[in-house]
Amino acid sequence: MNPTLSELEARAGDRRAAFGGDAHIVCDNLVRIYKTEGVEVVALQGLDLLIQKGELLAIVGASGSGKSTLLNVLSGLDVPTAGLAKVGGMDLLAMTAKDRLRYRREVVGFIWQQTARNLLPYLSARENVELPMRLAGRARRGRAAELLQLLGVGYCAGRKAPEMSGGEQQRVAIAVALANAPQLILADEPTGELDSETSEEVFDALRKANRELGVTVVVVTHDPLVSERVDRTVGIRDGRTSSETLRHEDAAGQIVAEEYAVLDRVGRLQLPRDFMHALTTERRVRLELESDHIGVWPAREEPSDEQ
Ligand SMILES: Nc1ncnc2c1ncn2[C@@H]1O[C@H](COP(=O)(O)OP(=O)(O)OP(=O)(O)O)[C@@H](O)[C@H]1O
Repeated sequence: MNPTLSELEARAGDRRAAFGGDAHIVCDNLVRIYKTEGVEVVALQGLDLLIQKGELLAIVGASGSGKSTLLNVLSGLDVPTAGLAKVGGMDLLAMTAKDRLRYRREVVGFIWQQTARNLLPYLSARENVELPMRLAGRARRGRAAELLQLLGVGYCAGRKAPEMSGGEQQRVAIAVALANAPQLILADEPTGELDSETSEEVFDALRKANRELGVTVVVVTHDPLVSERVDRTVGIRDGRTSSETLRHEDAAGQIVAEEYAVLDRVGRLQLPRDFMHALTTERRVRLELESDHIGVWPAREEPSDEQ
């Protein structure tokens, strides 16, 4: 018997609930189209991404691939055009202005690449960390000092931004982002302006926030020092997740990295560009299902469609 419309609706709902399950961050077929002077730019083209609570994850990709757009959506600064984006069960497409403000103040913390953008220059490090707590009406004596201490910049508490190095400012910025005990920290190229030694200190501070406070951390980065030291790196290409690198420690204590292509919910996958060029895999490929793998073969020479 054919299912009724309400049964079909219930089934569709089930499937939607099933995608991502209890993931901390769920992006399902996320689309963001910018329109400027009549020209449309599709920055996110149906991006799927699941991030578990407590993960420390890096996002990499060429310039213009959509990384910052994704971070802006997750931070509540920007609203996607279509799809689903949820953080901790909160639907980022369906929030009221009031909920969005609360979300940005209490649920997420953000760190920009430009050190100068993260801190108010006329406030000390301690006052900068206290500010978001005051705005949320939950200032607690001693918390700012504790956070600065945790991130190794306790000695900067009384200094203003111009009296600190770039790395110190970024570590204070992480303390500011952590002030209201957010579930999630988003960082857009946090080490982009720093030398490698200082980058390492900033990355270690992010890792500390992740490991000791249990905060989920998502870092957009071009810095191999960061992307090669997290457990999972997600590659974005043309507004979609295209690859993932997973790292684990082997029995000898060596870090082993394995790269995967991402398979989306309907079975689409993007071949890495260099694989495409290595063999002639244009327009169509032949697939063969084997017992333990799927083979992808260049198409045989065939007459063109016009003939
Ligand atoms: N406000 C905007 N208006 C119009 N187009 C935009 C806007 N913001 C981003 N874009 C376009 O959307 C696409 C994705 O941009 P995005 O900044 O997300 O890329 P990215 O991967 O972060 O790049 P980069 O590494 O250079 O920061 C680009 O083509 C960009 O030009």
